[in-house]
Amino acid sequence: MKKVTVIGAGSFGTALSIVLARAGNKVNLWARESEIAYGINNQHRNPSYISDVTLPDAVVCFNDLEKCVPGRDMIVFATPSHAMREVANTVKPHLTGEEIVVSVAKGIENDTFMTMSQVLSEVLEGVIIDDKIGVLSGPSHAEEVSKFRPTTVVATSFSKRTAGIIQETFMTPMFRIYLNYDIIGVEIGGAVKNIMAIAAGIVDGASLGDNAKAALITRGLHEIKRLGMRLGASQDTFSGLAGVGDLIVTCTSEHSRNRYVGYHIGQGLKLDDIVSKMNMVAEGIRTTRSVYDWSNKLNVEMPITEAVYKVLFEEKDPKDMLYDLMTRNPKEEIMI
Ligand SMILES: NC(=O)C1=CN([C@@H]2O[C@H](COP(=O)(O)OP(=O)(O)OC[C@H]3O[C@@H](n4cnc5c(N)ncnc54)[C@H](O)[C@@H]3O)[C@@H](O)[C@H]2O)C=CC1
Ligand SMILES: O=C(CO)COP(=O)(O)O
Repeated sequence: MKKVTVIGAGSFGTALSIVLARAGNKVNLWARESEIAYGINNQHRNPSYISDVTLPDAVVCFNDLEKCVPGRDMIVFATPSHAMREVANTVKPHLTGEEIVVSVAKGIENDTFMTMSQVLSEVLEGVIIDDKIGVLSGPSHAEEVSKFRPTTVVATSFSKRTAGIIQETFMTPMFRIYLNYDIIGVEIGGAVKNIMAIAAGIVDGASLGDNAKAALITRGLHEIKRLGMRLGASQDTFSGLAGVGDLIVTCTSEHSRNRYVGYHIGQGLKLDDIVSKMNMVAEGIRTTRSVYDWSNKLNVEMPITEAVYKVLFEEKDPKDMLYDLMTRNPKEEIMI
């Protein structure tokens, strides 16, 4: 049994708290919103996210970092990626250096092009060594995880020991964890699939058909792999849970926030109108900006990312998106 604090009581932080409690740990959950802490502690429900799920007594929610971070074995960051740097900075003074720190966020920071473990490493430097930082990622929608639907993910870290501790801390019969030591590959897979899910949503929303969707997922995987391998990732990671596994679930699931955004764009709605009606984060929007800029800087060809960027930020007509992709120069299929 470990003492674990989950930072961020959105959908996924809440779902993982339930898993961690089911795995026998003592769980603190930090919520930015005091009404979430009140709802979880008094009604065993999160009033704002996955509110149909009952939380176990073993999850205690706090609104104050000072009360829930000191003296823990593991700190799990489940905030959106754009908030990771700010939140990690506020958590840092409460850490001793003994804790294992885990990111479950899927995004690439704008401008710095850092993955979330890299942001944690930079912010927590001087307190937490890199070998104590890990990542949990894979096909795992909170709506299903919280209801004990069978889910498999990967735990990764530069340290095999740390990855192993994450595996044993989270593992339950309905939440199976494999080890993978390719941290950059796992994080690129988890972040960039969100861009492909927006594209898949556009295909569905604009009724472009199943052939187009299959092509999008397949060529999307190729694109993720191309960026990942340029950054030193292992090709095999993209055939795994953090690669094709997460790509499939996010491009096809009714639960996907990123696919939802794409779907409504495909139906002709404006990005700002879609986002203003959502209370959950669609990470792929910001990550499209990061990856578009990053791929241009690295000279890595990412045509689907470029097409999504133009639809999201340059008001390109989504119906033209597929036409543009279809009429690119003829190519060989396998070119990394
Ligand atoms: N929802 C899911 O099924 C899954 C989500 N993830 C990842 O987990 C991360 C969190 O996602 P969700 O839980 O879905 O988000 P969410 O949209 O359900 O909730 C986000 C939470 O973060 C808080 N938050 C937002 N901005 C903040 C800030 N500046 N400072 C502090 N807290 C802030 C919100 O108050 C809220 O409690 C994302 O990176 C997402 O990609 C990963 C796997 C599955
Ligand atoms: O990462 C996820 C599932 O593994 C969540 O995807 P969405 O943010 O699109 O819902």
